[in-house]
Amino acid sequence: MANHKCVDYSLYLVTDSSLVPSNATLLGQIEKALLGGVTLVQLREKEMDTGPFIELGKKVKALTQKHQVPLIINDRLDVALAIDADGVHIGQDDMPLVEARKILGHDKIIGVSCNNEEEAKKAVEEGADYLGIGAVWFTSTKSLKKQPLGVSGVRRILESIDGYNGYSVAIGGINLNNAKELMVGGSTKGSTCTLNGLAIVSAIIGASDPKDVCEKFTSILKESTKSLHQADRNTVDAILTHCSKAIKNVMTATPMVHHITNNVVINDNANATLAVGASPIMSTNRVEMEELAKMNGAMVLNMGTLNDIDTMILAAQANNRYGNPVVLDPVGGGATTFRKAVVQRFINEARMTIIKGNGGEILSMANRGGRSRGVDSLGNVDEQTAVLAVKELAQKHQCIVAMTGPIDYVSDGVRTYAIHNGDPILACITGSGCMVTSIVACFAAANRSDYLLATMIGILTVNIASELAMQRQEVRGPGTFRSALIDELYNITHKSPDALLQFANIRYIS
Ligand SMILES: Cc1ncc(COP(=O)(O)OP(=O)(O)O)c(N)n1
Ligand SMILES: Cc1nc(C(=O)O)sc1CCOP(=O)(O)O
Repeated sequence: MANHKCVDYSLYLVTDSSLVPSNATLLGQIEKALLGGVTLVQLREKEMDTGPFIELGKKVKALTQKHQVPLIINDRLDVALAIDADGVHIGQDDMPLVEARKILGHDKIIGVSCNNEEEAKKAVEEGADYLGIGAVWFTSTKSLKKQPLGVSGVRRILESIDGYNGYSVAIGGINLNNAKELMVGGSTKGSTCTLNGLAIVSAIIGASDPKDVCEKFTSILKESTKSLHQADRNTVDAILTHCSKAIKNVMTATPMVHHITNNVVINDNANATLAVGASPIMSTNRVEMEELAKMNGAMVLNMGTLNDIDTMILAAQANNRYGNPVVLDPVGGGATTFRKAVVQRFINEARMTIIKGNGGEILSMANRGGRSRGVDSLGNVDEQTAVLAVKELAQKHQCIVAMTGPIDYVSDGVRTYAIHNGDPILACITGSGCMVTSIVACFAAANRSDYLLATMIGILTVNIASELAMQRQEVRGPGTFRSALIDELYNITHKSPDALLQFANIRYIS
């Protein structure tokens, strides 16, 4: 019998025999996963009759016992009792936790699925040993009744049960590309309640080499724990401390950043991307979207020139599948009814990691007004409105939202910052906002464990480059400034990353 206090929830395999590759067996996949470092197994068979389920359960139990790993049964208390499993996992539509506890007693583990704060609080009050929080992302393993939570949604649920002394795992759409982002971003340092592990179905059970995949997950989990201990992400100092490292990460990874951007800014965007050490590709041909997504570090979806909307969506979806951050720039998003509808399609049909727009665009998306003429924002936005807009939008779409303007506001729905850098001349060259989007994408590509941090550092880099460019003697107006800006992007990233630390003027709002 498992000692509940000692269960390691870090790499939690949830099975589904329908996903086992045709040349493998469920038991073989489980054994390989155990050899690769799985710390907990849940037998989840949605279609199996009771008799065969019990027979299978006995065989799986023999394996998990051999590897000294607890075995949980999904949904079926009768099967758990029959094979004396270590516990059950119950969903919101299954037997209530209180009833399950009466039957199983306190020596068995009971885990409960939670999709929102209310469900989590109730499960905690009723004595759940652990929570399965999900779905974090879209998954093809199960049809979801609600929109995925995203990393910030997981964090909000964890914050709502601060003080809980049980365990929490996240589930849904987790793979090797997004595991670190979730482990680091899903936990709040300072809160007593952090994510204890990842519950994974298809990425392990459907793998051709589950041992290798699990070893990789195990090393990601170790790295994530290290980063969590190193970073207190809620402080301005912490952001500044990460600037040099974030720049170095871009230079080392030289990530490919695929842009579908507008005709006006395409050349400047490509040059800016190169200047910070990333590699631009500006393809719009749908034939190669999938292949590019395999190689990409990030994707920019800039809707300034709307030629082939279906290809833009297809490209974003492909990048979603490969776990690449997708950065949406809703250029002119509020200007026409057509553009408003396109933004909605992007949001509904693909997952945006970061949304970066000007005041008019972000307010329009947040349904808080937002005036634009063409692609330009009109009128000043007061701080209270700006903060509410970025925060609400980030919560609604479980992503990072940045509103650029005289002061930039950035939020992940929980933490919101203001950035006071940037020379006003930025507004006098066309596409400076699009350039910010490109640079944010470069940082996001190479700094996947904290997209809020990546967004902040991307914006700071362009803003401080603009201030340094304006100090150059040869700069006499927007034309000379434009070239100097690219030079300073290069200088900051290649020669003096400490410039960010030296000149950053940022404020933590809440
Ligand atoms: C660890 C973990 N979390 C959530 C679930 C989902 O359980 P449930 O809501 O019962 O849905 P099904 O698994 O029955 O489809 C889980 N199984 N494990
Ligand atoms: C079984 C399950 N429960 C979910 C929830 O949201 O509660 S999501 C999910 C499927 C997870 O599969 P994969 O790792 O293949 O995405």
